[in-house]
Amino acid sequence: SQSGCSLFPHSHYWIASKRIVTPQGIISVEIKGGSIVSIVKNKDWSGKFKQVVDYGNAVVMPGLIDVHAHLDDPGRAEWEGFPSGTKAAAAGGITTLIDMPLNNFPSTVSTETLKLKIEAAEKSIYVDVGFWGGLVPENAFNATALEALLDAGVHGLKSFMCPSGIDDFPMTDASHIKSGLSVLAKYKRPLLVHSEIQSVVESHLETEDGGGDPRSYSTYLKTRPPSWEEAAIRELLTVTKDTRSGGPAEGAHLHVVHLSDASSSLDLIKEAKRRGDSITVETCPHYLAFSAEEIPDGDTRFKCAPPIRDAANKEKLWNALMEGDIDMLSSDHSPTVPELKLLNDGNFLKAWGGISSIQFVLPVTWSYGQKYGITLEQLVSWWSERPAKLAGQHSKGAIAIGNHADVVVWEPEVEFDLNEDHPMFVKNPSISAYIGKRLSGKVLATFVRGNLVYKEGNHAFAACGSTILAT
Ligand SMILES: NC(=O)N[C@H]1NC(=O)NC1=O
Ligand SMILES: [Zn+2]
Ligand SMILES: [Zn+2]
Repeated sequence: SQSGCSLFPHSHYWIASKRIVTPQGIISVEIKGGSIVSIVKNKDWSGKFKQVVDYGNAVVMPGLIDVHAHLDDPGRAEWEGFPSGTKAAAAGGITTLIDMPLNNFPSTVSTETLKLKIEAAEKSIYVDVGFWGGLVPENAFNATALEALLDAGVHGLKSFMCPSGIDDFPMTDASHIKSGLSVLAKYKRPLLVHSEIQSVVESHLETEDGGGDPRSYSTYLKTRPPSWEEAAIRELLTVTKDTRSGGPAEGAHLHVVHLSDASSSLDLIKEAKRRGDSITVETCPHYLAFSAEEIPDGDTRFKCAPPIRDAANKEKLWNALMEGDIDMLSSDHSPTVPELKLLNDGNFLKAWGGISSIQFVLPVTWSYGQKYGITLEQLVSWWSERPAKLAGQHSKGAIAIGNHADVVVWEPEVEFDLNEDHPMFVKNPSISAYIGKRLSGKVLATFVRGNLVYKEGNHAFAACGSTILAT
């Protein structure tokens, strides 16, 4: 291993455990030069290998791939930044993340701004980091500009159907999206869409403040009803029909980010899948862990968009995930500084919308999924395999020969209280919605391309994650 990149001083070694999550009966994984070079079945294991890290009964899984994180670098590094954000990711078992094109400044919408992103990331990331580019009105009808951005290595594009909250990232409509998809088709890369369309639903909402106490969560909830998600998805489906086989945008793919509404919006997506549209959908741990009923007045740590809805909706989200109607999970880690979360004021209408979560998505998914009987294989599917596919990462997302040695080692049964004393690596720990929760699932070690980048509270000295560019 290069100097300081790894807490384990070997480049050729074996990881052993009784619970390595691959198809069957594996007891040891051989790692050499950053890749998995062999997997050894039970019967062949005789303890004869030299450098063995034996994790006993701990679970060894492919590292998590977070396809939706805002690390806010460059330009708003005080909100998060690559060093702290990727340290937190590593501590949570995430080995790859794809960074969103907004909340950093300038937004990543051109080759020039992508270059700034890459420069900010280089030598300051502890896990592998790729980038989504922004689809905005300014570039949506400019195929040359979009192609240049895709040629420069973004894994796909992201757009908003409602105001993003970021001035230099304006919203797109269906015509922009249709145009973007036609370019993406050639590259076989996805478009990720924040799917909410603002509409006035009831007269008392016309004031936009919902007409209620701004410290009450229900006031905020009413300002972003499920019909916003439904309207956006309805509109998107007029365009995704082009992605069907033989259609004008065959090869393009549309991915609905952070679905909250598990009713009509989800039904529309299911229908589109049945018709053969190339469409997937993610939801996030905060929609699976929390419900509107339990959000205290003034606790703006829970403000996000689309909003966390009621307990019945949460149940439906879990069912959809278990049924396979929701394809994958992502963090939508979208932090800011405590001052903009208005933690003292507690004004839900004015606070920054975004949940800080990146270090805890694995134990959160596992803990809240116990009730539904989730399995380790499902975790791998939702957090590694399918995200890898979405982001075009064919050498990641599974423990398999030839793949990058991106691995998380963790103890599902170990519980911990996530209080202020718990080591947290994000820049602004106080805004995290999970503080105060008791969680199950402790990450022991995280390997990125064979480097042991995190081990029980400590990170490798040097930030040796790679920027990953699409080719
Ligand atoms: N700009 C930004 O990160 N917005 C995110 N925050 C949130 O709660 N939902 C989002 O889309
Ligand atoms: Zn969003
Ligand atoms: Zn987001």
